[in-house]
Amino acid sequence: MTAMPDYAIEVEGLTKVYKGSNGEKLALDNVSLKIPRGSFFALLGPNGAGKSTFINILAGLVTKTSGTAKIWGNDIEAQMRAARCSIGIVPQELNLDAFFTPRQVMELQAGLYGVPKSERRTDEILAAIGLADKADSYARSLSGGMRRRLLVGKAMVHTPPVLVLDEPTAGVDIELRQQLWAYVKELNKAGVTIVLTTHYLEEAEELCDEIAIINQGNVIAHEDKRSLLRRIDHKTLVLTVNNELNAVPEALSPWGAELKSENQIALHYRPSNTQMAEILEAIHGCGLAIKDLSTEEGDLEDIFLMLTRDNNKQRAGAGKAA
Ligand SMILES: Nc1ncnc2c1ncn2[C@@H]1O[C@H](COP(=O)(O)OP(=O)(O)OP(=O)(O)O)[C@@H](O)[C@H]1O
Repeated sequence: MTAMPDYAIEVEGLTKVYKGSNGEKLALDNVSLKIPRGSFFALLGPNGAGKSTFINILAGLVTKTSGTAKIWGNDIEAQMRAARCSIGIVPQELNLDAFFTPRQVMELQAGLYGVPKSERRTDEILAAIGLADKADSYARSLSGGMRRRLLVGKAMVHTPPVLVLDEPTAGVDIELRQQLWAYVKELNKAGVTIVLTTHYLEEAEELCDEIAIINQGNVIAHEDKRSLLRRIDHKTLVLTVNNELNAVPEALSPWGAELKSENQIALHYRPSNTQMAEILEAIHGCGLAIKDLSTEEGDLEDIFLMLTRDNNKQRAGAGKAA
């Protein structure tokens, strides 16, 4: 029996330059990333950051310019077959043939991967993704959410140890999202490494245990979710006052005060360097009578915005200095 690798995906110095008629575009800039076996991993980044390029290189759809990538210990070039068999990819686009039924889609894919008939799990997978009763309906009659789940099933026909989902819930309604996640969570519990890209940061916050943030082709953070969230140093204080306001008092501007309604103000502060007494004193000094107050914690979205904003500033600064 071969030993299991420590890392489901191991990428070293991965670089991709697209060459086109408009010149060159550096989409991945010397990216090194190790995704531990068994993890539920989120790869986050703003539009155009390089996430799809990264995934498409792993899928064999885009050719890397330089660097190395291994899937389940198999180099994507030197051990291409083994690498491909180790990964299932759920693409962004709902690219299903309208005249195939879910059963046919699964059987065809199993055939492509050379899964012997006796080892196929078509019915089991269709049941797990909630499509047992649609097994023989044309794909064109399936809803967007059902098609998305069928793509997840299709990616699992060869029982890969690594499953990559590229924006899997875009346009999927909440209930179906929950169903999809329930299945993906089960897979993860059973040992499948899950790599997820998503624009819904709360989804990454809820599901994933490790997070990497990519910006303009660079990995700018890679941490355990908890330690990443610990970096958040941002809170919002929402005040309801008895006064009627038509503008924010000047004395509250140090906390980026915003008027939410005629008797509600939001203040933003960094808990690490702010004394609540100082804020309350300023409020009192403006003659405001507090009726109610609440605080809101920062979340992954705040940290994501902070890190990508800082990184963009640094890059702009470095560009000017050069
Ligand atoms: N085939 C291509 N030719 C030229 N440039 C490309 C090509 N594909 C992607 N790019 C560029 O490479 C950069 C990274 O694109 P990529 O699609 O990997 O980003 P992404 O993070 O997946 O974005 P999104 O979240 O919008 O899908 C972008 O600037 C994009 O315009």
